[in-house]
Amino acid sequence: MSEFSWQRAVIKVGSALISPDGHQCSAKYLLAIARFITESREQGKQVIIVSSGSVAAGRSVIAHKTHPSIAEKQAMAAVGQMQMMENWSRFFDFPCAQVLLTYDDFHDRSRYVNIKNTVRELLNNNVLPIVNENDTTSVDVLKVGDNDNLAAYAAMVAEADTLIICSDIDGLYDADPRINPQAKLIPVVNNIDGSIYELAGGPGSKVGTGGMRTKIEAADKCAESGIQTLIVNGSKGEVFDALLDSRIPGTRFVPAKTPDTAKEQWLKHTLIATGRIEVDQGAKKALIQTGASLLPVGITGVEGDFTAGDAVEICHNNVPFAKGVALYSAADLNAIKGLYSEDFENVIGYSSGEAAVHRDDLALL
Ligand SMILES: Nc1ncnc2c1ncn2[C@@H]1O[C@H](COP(=O)(O)OP(=O)(O)O)[C@@H](O)[C@H]1O
Ligand SMILES: N[C@@H](CCC(=O)OP(=O)(O)O)C(=O)O
Repeated sequence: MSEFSWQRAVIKVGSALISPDGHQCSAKYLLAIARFITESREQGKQVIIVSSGSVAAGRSVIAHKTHPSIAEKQAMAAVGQMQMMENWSRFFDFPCAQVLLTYDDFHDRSRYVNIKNTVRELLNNNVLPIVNENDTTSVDVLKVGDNDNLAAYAAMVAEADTLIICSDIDGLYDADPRINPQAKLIPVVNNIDGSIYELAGGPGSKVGTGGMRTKIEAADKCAESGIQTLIVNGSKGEVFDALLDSRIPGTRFVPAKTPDTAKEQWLKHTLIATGRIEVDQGAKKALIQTGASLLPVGITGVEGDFTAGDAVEICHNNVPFAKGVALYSAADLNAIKGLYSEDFENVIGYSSGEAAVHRDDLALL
């Protein structure tokens, strides 16, 4: 078992632990997790919970056919969220705070900063934040969609050093152990590449959402941001004894040595690009080697229908190498590509400055 240390952790608890029978909230596995959280806090550590289970917890209250509709699931989440919060709070004699977030909250820079400030204030006041996706308002494209990735965003926004994903399996195996009983546990992952993603299968229970793939995605985001991720089996009490003893009874994903800044994390992981800008070799070199802003003179093509303020991928030979916030719309960039700033007024009737994407709003991939 490898050793680890941490100071501020996001602990993600999956639906399989909140609602093991799949249709109501259970306390069965929460006692050991709650004890771990309480003892960690007594050691001066800070914890944020990301808890799934609202849909499963509310399932028995909302009438539905075998496959509930989106509205039925949202109604289940609205009911189940109350039960899930109640279930957690009875284990703690300090206050808990409900934090319901959507993808849009992470995507919008000012909302992102507001989440950061709120979480900091809650932690400063010894309150335990309990985060879930706001399932009632978020559907499909507006959703993070799974709580593993939500937990990674939460870890970034909270500036945590550790993400602990508690699932119903001991960690990452070299194959889905429910399908292949010979599968072996992988204790440490130093580098998350395609071969690691290939190991991942889907969810193991009726209530799980993303399976191992979304856990690897979460670990990948966190690693780039300098955050270590552990996947452990939250249904085994002894796992938490080991964690309290600084041992890892599961899989540890080692974080990058030169992590991204907070702004780079936000640009890379939470913004969805709505367009693509193709640039020439000189512009690519300037962005990568000298840390320059992207100027329209180096742009050779524009794809998509974005407006100023939208995120775009910056590509050379169609391969994305950076992401940033465009200062001009797609139509205007198309008109001024290949030109210097003195020509912008003549061509589009205004100028928002010489850069198409400013260095401060650009991250290399
Ligand atoms: N390579 C793998 N290693 C471990 N578990 C895997 C793997 N591939 C798929 N799984 C499945 O992922 C499941 C955990 O994901 P999921 O059901 O979404 O749980 P949670 O509700 O905790 O998010 C496990 O029960 C297991 O069946
Ligand atoms: N927001 C949903 C979370 C769904 C989800 O990601 O579940 P899981 O794969 O168990 O973490 C809920 O509370 O039911």
